[in-house]
Amino acid sequence: MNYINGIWQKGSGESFASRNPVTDEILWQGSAADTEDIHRAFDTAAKAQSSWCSRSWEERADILRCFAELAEQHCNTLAKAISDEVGKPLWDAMTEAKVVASKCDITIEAYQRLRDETEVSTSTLNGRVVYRPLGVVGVIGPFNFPAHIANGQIVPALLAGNSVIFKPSELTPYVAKLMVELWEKAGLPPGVLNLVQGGVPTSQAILAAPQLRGLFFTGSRATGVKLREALTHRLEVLLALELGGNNPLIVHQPADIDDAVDKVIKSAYLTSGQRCTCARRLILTGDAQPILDRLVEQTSKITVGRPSDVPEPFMGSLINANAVDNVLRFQSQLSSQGGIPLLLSQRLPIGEAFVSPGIIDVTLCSARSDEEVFGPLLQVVRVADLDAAIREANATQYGLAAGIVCRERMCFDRFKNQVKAGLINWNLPTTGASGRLPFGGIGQSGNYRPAGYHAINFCHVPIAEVEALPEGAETK
Ligand SMILES: NC(=O)c1ccc[n+]([C@@H]2O[C@H](COP(=O)([O-])OP(=O)(O)OC[C@H]3O[C@@H](n4cnc5c(N)ncnc54)[C@H](O)[C@@H]3O)[C@@H](O)[C@H]2O)c1
Ligand SMILES: O=CCC[C@H](NC(=O)CCC(=O)O)C(=O)O
Repeated sequence: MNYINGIWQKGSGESFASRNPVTDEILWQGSAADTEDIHRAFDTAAKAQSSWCSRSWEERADILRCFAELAEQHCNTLAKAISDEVGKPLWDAMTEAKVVASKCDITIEAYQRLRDETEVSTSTLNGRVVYRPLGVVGVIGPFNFPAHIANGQIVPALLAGNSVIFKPSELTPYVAKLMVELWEKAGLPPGVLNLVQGGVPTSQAILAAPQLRGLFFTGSRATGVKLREALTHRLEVLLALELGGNNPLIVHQPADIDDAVDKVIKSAYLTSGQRCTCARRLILTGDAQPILDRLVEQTSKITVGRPSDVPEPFMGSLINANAVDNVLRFQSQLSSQGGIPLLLSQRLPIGEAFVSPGIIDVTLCSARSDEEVFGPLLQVVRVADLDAAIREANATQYGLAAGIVCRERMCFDRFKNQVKAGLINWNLPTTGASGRLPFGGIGQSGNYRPAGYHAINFCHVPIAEVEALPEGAETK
């Protein structure tokens, strides 16, 4: 079902279903929103937006707080749904479900802190910055964080006074439905948030809507490029792109090998490698052998299994069998180009969507591809020293996350001054970004509209409001 103008209704587009990648159970089935549905969603969103933005921001914040309370109460249900629909182990799904609620207070804080309250006065005028919402904005989400990532854009968009057309990934309609039900229960007025289910045709209808004023997209670079092209002449539409990465992690003279290996594993294999921040390239300086030996040993012990396994595994499934095919295809391609598998990533007999974590040494590869492989395959590059490691880290079109594990602060300082990335970490996994900082990439990882704490910045426009003072009046 779609949710338009506060009413759950059947879409008129093609029907599709979402299945549990582990059990194949159908979790959601329905019809996509077609062009007519999208027109209705925009009409209703445009009407609802004018009264929504005329409320005070404190009133809007109250509804966010109500939603947060409900999200907290329903955290277990939400986590179970994420686990069922994406194949994440429950502990991993729970970390996603928990931040849905906390995003609201963080956004309210960001709203208060990040707005520039500058006033200018002369003897003849008073001027100030005021903030206006964009209007109706589209939020198009990815499958890998079906609740948290879209929520990170819906929450600031609503707080700033926009109305929202939310199109989740066609692979995760079920979680999206639960999220929107919580907003409905929280008392969000009809039309302020509309859920439209579907794939590419539904996105395209959103892009074509004349009322569209903002498009907040999270997904792959390839899709981001298409969206930017589609909006080339729509200068009135603010486009925020949160895309992928080919993220490097350098290990250089670490204080402790076991600790370094632990950070590598959390960087490369958390959420089965299906995080935009996962390290795809491990760059090792000097004598790499002791670290590689330990890494292979520890990675081969990673448990991969069904979320229902006891004890719970570290890695669940990938989103579907195609995603496993992609990882295995990429691994074969690297091997044929001179890559040396140190630990072979393999499809597991427990289900089509399960794959084991892999490590491949690509130091001698004839052509290293700069693709984002969205799964648990780590490429290793051995280099002589830190300068070569930083050069290697920057050998990518992307610029999302980059990390270094090293003992000396001096080395981190060199790294942070030279590495090209939006998220730079020292002695931390590349995954697990803070919600209290900007979250976004440079280069081909986005278009310089970081989300996270700073998402509020692209949800409204600063306007200069200037008034002439009557002669003889006092300035402020
Ligand atoms: N930077 C970030 O914040 C961030 C966060 C999570 C995921 N990601 C990235 O997302 C990707 C994984 O997610 P995904 O596989 O769902 O991405 P995707 O690009 O395949 O799909 C994302 C969304 O775009 C829609 N879409 C796909 N093709 C489209 C087209 N031609 N026109 C219009 N809409 C289209 C999909 O229906 C979906 O809703 C990875 O690249 C990952 O790095 C980035
Ligand atoms: O797949 C991409 C998201 C990865 C995740 N990022 C965040 O949680 C961003 C923080 C926020 O927006 O609150 C990670 O870093 O693991």
